[in-house]
Amino acid sequence: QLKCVHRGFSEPLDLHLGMFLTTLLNQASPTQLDTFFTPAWNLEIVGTYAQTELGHGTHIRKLETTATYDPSTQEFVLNCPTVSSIKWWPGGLGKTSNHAIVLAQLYTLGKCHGLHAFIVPIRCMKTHQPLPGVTVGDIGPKFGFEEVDNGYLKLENVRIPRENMLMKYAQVEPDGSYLKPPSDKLTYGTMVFIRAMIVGESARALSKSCTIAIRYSAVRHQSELRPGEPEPQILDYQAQQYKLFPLLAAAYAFTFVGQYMSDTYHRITGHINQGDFSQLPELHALAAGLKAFTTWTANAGIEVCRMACGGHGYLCCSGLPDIYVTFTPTCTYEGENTVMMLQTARFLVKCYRQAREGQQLSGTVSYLNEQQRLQPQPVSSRPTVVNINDLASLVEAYKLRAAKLVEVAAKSLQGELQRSISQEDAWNNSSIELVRASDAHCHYVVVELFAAKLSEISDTAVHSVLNTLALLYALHGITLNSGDFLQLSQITQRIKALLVEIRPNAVALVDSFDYNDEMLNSVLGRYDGNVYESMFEWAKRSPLNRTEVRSFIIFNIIQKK
Ligand SMILES: CCCCCCC/C=C/C(=O)SCCNC(=O)CCNC(=O)[C@H](O)C(C)(C)COP(=O)(O)OP(=O)(O)OC[C@H]1O[C@@H](n2cnc3c(N)ncnc32)[C@H](O)[C@@H]1OP(=O)(O)O
Ligand SMILES: Cc1cc2nc3c(=O)[nH]c(=O)nc-3n(C[C@H](O)[C@H](O)[C@H](O)COP(=O)(O)OP(=O)(O)OC[C@H]3O[C@@H](n4cnc5c(N)ncnc54)[C@H](O)[C@@H]3O)c2cc1C
Repeated sequence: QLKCVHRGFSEPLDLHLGMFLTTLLNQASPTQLDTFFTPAWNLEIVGTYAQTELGHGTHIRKLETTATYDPSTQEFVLNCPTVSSIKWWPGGLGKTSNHAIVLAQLYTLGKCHGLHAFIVPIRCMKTHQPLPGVTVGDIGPKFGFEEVDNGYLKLENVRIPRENMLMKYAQVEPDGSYLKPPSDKLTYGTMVFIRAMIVGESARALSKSCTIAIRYSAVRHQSELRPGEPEPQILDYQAQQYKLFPLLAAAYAFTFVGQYMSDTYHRITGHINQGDFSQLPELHALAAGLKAFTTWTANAGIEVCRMACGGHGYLCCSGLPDIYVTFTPTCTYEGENTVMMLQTARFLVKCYRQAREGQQLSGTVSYLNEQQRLQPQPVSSRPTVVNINDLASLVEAYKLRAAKLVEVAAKSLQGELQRSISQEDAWNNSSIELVRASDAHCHYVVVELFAAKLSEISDTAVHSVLNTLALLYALHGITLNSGDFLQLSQITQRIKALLVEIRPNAVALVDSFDYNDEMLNSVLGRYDGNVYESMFEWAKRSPLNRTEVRSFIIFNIIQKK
């Protein structure tokens, strides 16, 4: 309905507007939606939109911003109490938006009810200046993503009406009484949606990079394959094929996974909207794991494609540097990848224990039942034998590997707990196995979905070509993880012991490189560790904050009346 046209930005900020609207649809009550989307609510507001997910970083459950309900005025009072509670990163916040959907700890009648979402006006609709109590600006130059004005936001006693709390699931009554949501995980809903979307982004970024690199490799002639013959296309070199073709196979695989993830998201959220939350844990685990798995692979793959183009890959006009700097933050935002893999592991360990107790599992983890039934001896002791020409056999091998690594992770946890240390320390001491188990689970899901897609293809020629890609993807994955198809536990235990040994000396080891702050030029790597304050001062010096950036935001309100 609205088009934001920003002078000076290379791409419309619809992506963030989309997230804003998705969060509204996810978290606002039906009556609130009616309010928000009527002229009375001044549709232009949405035109300047806001950024969603104003968490700050990973540990959103403990974010410090508070929203305290004042029953005498029926308002919430929002505060960022410390320098580390300043909201950092939300896209569109630095210069553009007039409103933000802010996640804050809800306090009412003296009790904290955890994270809830609030719509907060941050800039005046007429002057576009920050409103009283609001300190907002751009966080400064970044590695890429320059078309987005990621910003910082500090709120000091900012008052908003009670109706600005998004109340689809939880409510605060005018007298301050709190009505709790059917599930406290629903606040996290939008993140699942974007993570599911990012899986498709991985496919797009990787397929674009493969297109550039493979086409160029057919044009580029270089060196001499046989003495006296003309220079061959570099695509004829086996080494070049080994770089690019597995990535081409992965691009196809992720395209199918992206479609599956989108369909699964919409199917399960349909159930959730009917009040059935039973599949939310699997949806979260799948979106978190596949987002991490596909972005890590695609991120590395884009760089392989760039380097496969030689010097010209380093030119901006190759398109590859821009694809890389725009794509690489997907490994961090919407849930840092390692943290996401640990979330998936949390779900897998829970399912493993249920399978051990004889519970019937469904969905992508049903193999854990299968492996329990197959043979009584530990999964991890079974050899993995594959028929290298049969995709079904390779799917079985990936399934067995995933079952093995989930069992290894669960047993590592169990072993730690038997040393009577806390659940949290046991979890931390098993993180390597937990991440590896999630990676193996996601890898199995990708191979399985590739095979499932093939079974839908009736055209023999298309089936034959895609089958070749599927075999290459699966076999290449085995070579990259051959250790997982062999016993590696002793090596892992030794690595973990080494990590513990290095930990107390890690900072001293980097200090001994003896770089001074000027040479490092990094607020994160400062010798004095004074990160947050210096990052805030650095951001305030950003060019976007220095002068009145005369970016005229021209709104085409398609519906003026
Ligand atoms: C292509 C589009 C690009 C657009 C541009 C992108 C711009 C970027 C935007 C952003 O980056 S927005 C900010 C994103 N921030 C995050 O993703 C924060 C990441 N952190 C978290 O999600 C959480 O802190 C955590 C890591 C999940 C941990 O949360 P918490 O401490 O509450 O969890 P646990 O104690 O581990 O588990 C609690 C319980 O809740 C379940 N759960 C957690 N998250 C979800 C979820 N999203 N959906 C459903 N359920 C969730 C979790 O499984 C646990 O369940 P049980 O095991 O206890 O049953
Ligand atoms: C380009 C870009 C755009 C962004 N846009 C937005 C936005 O629009 N809105 C928004 O709210 N945010 C946004 N963000 C912020 C983003 O959501 C966070 O950076 C991301 O969630 C990671 O959190 P963090 O920065 O706190 O990293 P940290 O969690 O501090 O990660 C640092 C390291 O600590 C490790 N670590 C952290 N916790 C654990 C754990 N429990 N176990 C093991 N290791 C752990 C991580 O694996 C990582 O290696 C954006 C970030 C970027 C880069």
